[in-house]
Amino acid sequence: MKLRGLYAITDSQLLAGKFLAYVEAALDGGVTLLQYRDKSSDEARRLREAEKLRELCSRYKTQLIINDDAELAARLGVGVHLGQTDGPLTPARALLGSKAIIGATCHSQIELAEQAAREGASYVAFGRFFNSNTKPGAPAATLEMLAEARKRLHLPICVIGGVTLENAEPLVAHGADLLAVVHGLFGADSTQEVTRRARAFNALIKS
Ligand SMILES: Cc1ncc(COP(=O)(O)OP(=O)(O)O)c(N)n1
Ligand SMILES: Cc1ncsc1CCOP(=O)(O)O
Ligand SMILES: [Mg+2]
Repeated sequence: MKLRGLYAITDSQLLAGKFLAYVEAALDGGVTLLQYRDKSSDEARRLREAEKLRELCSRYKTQLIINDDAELAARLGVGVHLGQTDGPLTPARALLGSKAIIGATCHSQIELAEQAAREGASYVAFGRFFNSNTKPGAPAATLEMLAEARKRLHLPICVIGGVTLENAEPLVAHGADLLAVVHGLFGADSTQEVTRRARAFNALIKS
């Protein structure tokens, strides 16, 4: 499957009280990858929510990715996204198998992406490209770096950090395959607006 389109990422605070309704609204609009991102240490809740998302994703034929936690991903039989301090890629690939989607955070460093490719990543993620409410301290990346990465890498490229419908177009023009979005999607004030935004992101990247 070609990894291209909207990559929706959940946020436990932002989605409090409307978690499944907003996720389903996004899936309804079309989501290529859905990442379950919960930075709490409540393992029981993480398992419960991830299981619900797996069920929802299978209904919408969307691939579920677990942030940070290769063990939980293995338990559920889904993909994982690993940052530079979330454990090495090679054992994660061995654990999850050759078909699993495994993503790697590369900040703004093409060398990290080349290494991730050698270690079996399915896609590489660069960012943050804009100011991010969700992760304000994430290292900054530029469009020039993205264009260079596009020339040098053969894996799908994901972009993240403050991505919105208003600013996503240049990212696509400079080589992005996956638009990873938290606030720009789930910061909407209704489920209808989440679905509308998901459709609009897809129109941007798939046209
Ligand atoms: C698609 C995507 N890209 C980057 C990240 C950031 O991962 P990481 O640097 O490990 O930071 P946390 O998200 O774990 O706080 C991501 N989660 N997803
Ligand atoms: C997890 C992460 N890594 C870099 S920026 C970011 C947050 C993305 O969230 P938002 O789309 O709200 O900026
Ligand atoms: Mg992480």
